[in-house]
Amino acid sequence: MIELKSVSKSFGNTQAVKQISFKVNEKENLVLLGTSGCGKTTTLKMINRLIEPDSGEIIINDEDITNQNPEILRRGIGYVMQNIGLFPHYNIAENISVVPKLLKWDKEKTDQRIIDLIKKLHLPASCLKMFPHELSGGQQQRVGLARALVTDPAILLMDEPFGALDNVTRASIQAEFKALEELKRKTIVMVTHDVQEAFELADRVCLMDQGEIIQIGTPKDLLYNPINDFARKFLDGQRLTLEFKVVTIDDVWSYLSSDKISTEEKPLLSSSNVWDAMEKIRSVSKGKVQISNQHNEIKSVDFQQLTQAFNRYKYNNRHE
Ligand SMILES: Nc1ncnc2c1ncn2[C@@H]1O[C@H](COP(=O)(O)OP(=O)(O)OP(=O)(O)O)[C@@H](O)[C@H]1O
Repeated sequence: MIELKSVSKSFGNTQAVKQISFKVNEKENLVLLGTSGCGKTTTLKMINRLIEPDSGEIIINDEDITNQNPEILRRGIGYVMQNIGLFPHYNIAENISVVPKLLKWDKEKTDQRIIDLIKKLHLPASCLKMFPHELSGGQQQRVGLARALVTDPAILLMDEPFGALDNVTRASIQAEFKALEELKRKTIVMVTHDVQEAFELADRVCLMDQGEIIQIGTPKDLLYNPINDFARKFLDGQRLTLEFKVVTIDDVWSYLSSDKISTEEKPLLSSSNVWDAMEKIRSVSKGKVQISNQHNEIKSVDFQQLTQAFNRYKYNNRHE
């Protein structure tokens, strides 16, 4: 759906982006990950022509975007800016309805859509008449997302969408973001420098350094098949937590010994990750939880069984 072919961009003597190429599939969430200044934002802004490349091609739905009017192109692409970027003198309803107004939506349609959307994003209706400074950072972030989603664009570009938030608010908004049905049918390109966030939200991660792509792959690819030392070292500090988050119950299933089970309890699903299972075990007094695999078989496991199975899975999947 989105394709970049050998795209480059320089600002004076700084080569911000060097001949990068990648494809983003329909309904995929591709996360651009890398240290500050590696060219993530420049890459993102070239996709909606806020920045024009020096060379290369960007194709969206089989059409080179340089042949499209930038204003019209941008109306079909939701954009969540770094640092939220709400208009301070517009109230929240006015902030969200900027693009519907440009598209000449009637007021009733806009109002209805805004009411639906803020409900989905857990914002109170009372905030619509308020101004951005009267909202918390987390609420402002949700308004930024509502503004990007209001016209239901097929593509969403997000630049550090949770960057302005404290860790607790960030984790809860990330979880909501993952669960939001509205986002599951969108093609998303998201920028972050936060490895945990990238691994939590990405279908595939595009790891960048100094304007170049180092590796593109699933979180599992990056963890277990890093292409070089840079890719390996980039994840090293947080490797264990990341592994807990990418390895699913299904992955470790065959390494788990079976235990006596009671089926009254609702089991954790096969697609849940080992991290979720550990958190659940920690939260229950008996120290055991029931889990199921993709064939709906059920096992009851404790912390030790789970970590042993995880270690055996890891051992068998190391390519070092
Ligand atoms: N408008 C500009 N004028 C001059 N240099 C720029 C401009 N925009 C970006 N750069 C430079 O291009 C390089 C890449 O910047 P970019 O903002 O794309 O990086 P980034 O990976 O998004 O970083 P961050 O996470 O800090 O936002 C940096 O060296 C930056 O200083």
